[in-house]
Amino acid sequence: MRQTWVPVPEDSDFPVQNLPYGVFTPRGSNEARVGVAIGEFVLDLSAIWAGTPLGADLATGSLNRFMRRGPGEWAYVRERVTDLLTTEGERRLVEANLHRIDEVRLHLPVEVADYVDFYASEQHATNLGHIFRPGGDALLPNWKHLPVGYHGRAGTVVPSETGIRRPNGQRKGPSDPAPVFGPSVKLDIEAELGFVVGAGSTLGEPVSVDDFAQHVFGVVLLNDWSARDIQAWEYVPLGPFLGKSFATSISPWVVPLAALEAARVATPVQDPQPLPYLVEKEPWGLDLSLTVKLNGAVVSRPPYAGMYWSPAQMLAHTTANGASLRTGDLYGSGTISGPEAEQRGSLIELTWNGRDPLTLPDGSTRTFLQDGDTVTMTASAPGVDGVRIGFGEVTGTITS
Ligand SMILES: O=C(O)/C=C/C(=O)CC(=O)CC(=O)O
Ligand SMILES: [Ca+2]
Ligand SMILES: [Mg+2]
Repeated sequence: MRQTWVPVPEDSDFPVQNLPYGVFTPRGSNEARVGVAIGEFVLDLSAIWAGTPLGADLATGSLNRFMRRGPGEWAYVRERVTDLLTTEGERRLVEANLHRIDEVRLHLPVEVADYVDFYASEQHATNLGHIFRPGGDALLPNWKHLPVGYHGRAGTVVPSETGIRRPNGQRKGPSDPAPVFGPSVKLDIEAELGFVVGAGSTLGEPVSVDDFAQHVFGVVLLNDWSARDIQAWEYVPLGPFLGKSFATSISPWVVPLAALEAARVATPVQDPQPLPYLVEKEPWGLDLSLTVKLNGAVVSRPPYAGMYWSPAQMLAHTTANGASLRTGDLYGSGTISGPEAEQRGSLIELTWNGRDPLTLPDGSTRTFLQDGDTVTMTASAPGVDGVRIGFGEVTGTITS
């Protein structure tokens, strides 16, 4: 079992088996740089590699330049940081460059290139089908043949703790005579994982489902804020537009794929068998469990392991037509919902479109979000050596 000399609290999200990457500015500095979380500290990697080309790529305000170096370099840096933290040889250099996480500013970790959001949970797709298209088949005919997705708005991916302004938009209920314009009255959350592309690909050359780890650098928590009233009126037939483009929050720490080896599981049995370009040799389902809190109270625990489509299949599908990847591309898994009522990853499901309000511990009830509400998501996965891999958190408060 790997042991670090850095004191790591027992319940920490960031044991030495994790080593997630983030971008931070130390107290008293104006210069953002790349670091790795260990226990309650962040190690300044730009200082460890100071004076080298790699160090220059780490002394910037996003992970992009480091990620662009590719999987060989990701493995090298992870191995070297593990050595630094688990052996005494360069302890003094390391100690001089550890900062307490609660004393630094954390930033959006990635300069987001393109943003895509999928729809990979069968339970979520079934629930939304019942709610948005009552009377018809809940799953549309394509759903089990391809991972359904849409292109979102990269420029409105925001770091955790960014205040979320309630969006204005058009809405029209089924019995309203005409649409009205105004603040959304059905502001919702979506608990998702986000996959960060580190290494791009060539235009015209699809990425094989087996090459997932050659391109995807790591995983973040993602809250795809959604205005259900705007969405329900606008989305036919081209899909979500303004109902989801006003803000998407991600966590500050990117957990590298290498930290999730022990969490890999097969996806549920896929029936019908997908077309050959979507059949993966190695499983990329993930045994990961999320927790969603509303004003501090747990309202859901969505399990990732039941997601129908794996992130490797989503990536292969994204490029199946020859579309290329860029460093910084981000794609969401889609809302994660399990089979149990308390495993649903959105309020529209938890309250069944407002029919069954939630009661919070303070006695208040919620259908959708009110101004001042704070939503926080966390997650855990099994790590090697029997440790727990955490993701930090993604949080946001509705400002009005
Ligand atoms: O089924 C619909 O009409 C709508 C689906 C969604 O809102 C889900 C979405 O954005 C993708 C996801 O997060 O699963
Ligand atoms: Ca979504
Ligand atoms: Mg969004």
